[in-house]
Amino acid sequence: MGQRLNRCLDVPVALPPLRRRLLLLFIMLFLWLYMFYSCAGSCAGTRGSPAPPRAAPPLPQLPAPGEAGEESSLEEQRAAPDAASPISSFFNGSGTKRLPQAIIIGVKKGGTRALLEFLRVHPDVRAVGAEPHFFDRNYERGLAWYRDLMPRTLEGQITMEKTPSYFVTKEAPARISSMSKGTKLIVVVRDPVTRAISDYTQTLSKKPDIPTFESLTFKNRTTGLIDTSWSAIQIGIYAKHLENWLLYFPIGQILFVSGERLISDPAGELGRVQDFLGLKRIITDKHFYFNKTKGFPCLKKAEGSSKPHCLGKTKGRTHPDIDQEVVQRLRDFYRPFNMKFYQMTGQDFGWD
Ligand SMILES: Nc1ncnc2c1ncn2[C@@H]1O[C@H](COP(=O)(O)OS(=O)(=O)O)[C@@H](OP(=O)(O)O)[C@H]1O
Repeated sequence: MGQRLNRCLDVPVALPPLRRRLLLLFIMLFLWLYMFYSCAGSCAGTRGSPAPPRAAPPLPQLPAPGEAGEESSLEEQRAAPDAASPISSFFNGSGTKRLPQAIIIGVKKGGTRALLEFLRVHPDVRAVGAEPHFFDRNYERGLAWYRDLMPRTLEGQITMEKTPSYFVTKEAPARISSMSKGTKLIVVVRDPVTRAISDYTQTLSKKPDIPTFESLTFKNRTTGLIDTSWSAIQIGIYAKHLENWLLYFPIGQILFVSGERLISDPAGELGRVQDFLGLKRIITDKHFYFNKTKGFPCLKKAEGSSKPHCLGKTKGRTHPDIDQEVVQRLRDFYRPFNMKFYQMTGQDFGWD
């Protein structure tokens, strides 16, 4: 074995036997250390705190189209690797999988992916790339399954996930509270009319044969009665959904991020989020640039990459033209709910 190594590594045979043996010892030690660290990322669950048993396959199901927030595109997953990537596993191999201390609970089409991707730039934030949908669709799989999805974190790092459908899931507040009363909650909200059109645009991209936005908006177009059972409309009644969360969480434990300001001033909104999470303000305007082609702010460098990164094609779609009368009718419909929401949150989002 020693001779074979000698040949492979081209060790000069003229080396005195003792030095040759020392060199071989050093090489073997190096190989052993390399194997140890490579294994740490995937085997660390067997060390330190006991790993939860795997009762079910670890990957969450993809959300049904038009039903809930969509998964991040593969493009986004590649640009911002989670702890499962070999590089981050290497550095985080000694970390522990923890349940999230902070969750982006909504709203669908509010800008939740942008917020999570921007937050992941922070060295003290580790997040799951895909949407786990634990508190709505996968709750029966148990907390051990949920924790197993999480990236490994070191002391002081925050574990996060985002699943926008939680905000409108009746059972979610009680379930999150029973996991931990102290969970910090973040809601990215956006003008409910634009949000509804964005939601419809997403469904349309998957099912081009659906009826028009205008016809789905009304129960009866002649009477002008809005169909509040249509999820695209329902999700935007923020005040109603928030009431459900306030039964379990104090308002101070929920941060409301403006989806509009996340586009016009990402660093400003990220500053508020970092303060809320108790993080040092590391993400600043230096991290962003406005990409004219995309029409959105993008990252100068994504997490784990040195290249500029914009969100994928499914973020920032062109919306279809909607009849302005219908838009106005929807504005009138949402106004009282928006006012109530401003009152509850103490923030005027300027949608009216
Ligand atoms: N920086 C940046 N880049 C691209 N897109 C951005 C960005 N910031 C916010 N947004 C807005 O995010 C909207 C999608 O929201 P979500 O990520 O919450 O959607 S989802 O619920 O996860 O499907 C998406 O909605 P649409 O424009 O309707 O596609 C964007 O307007």
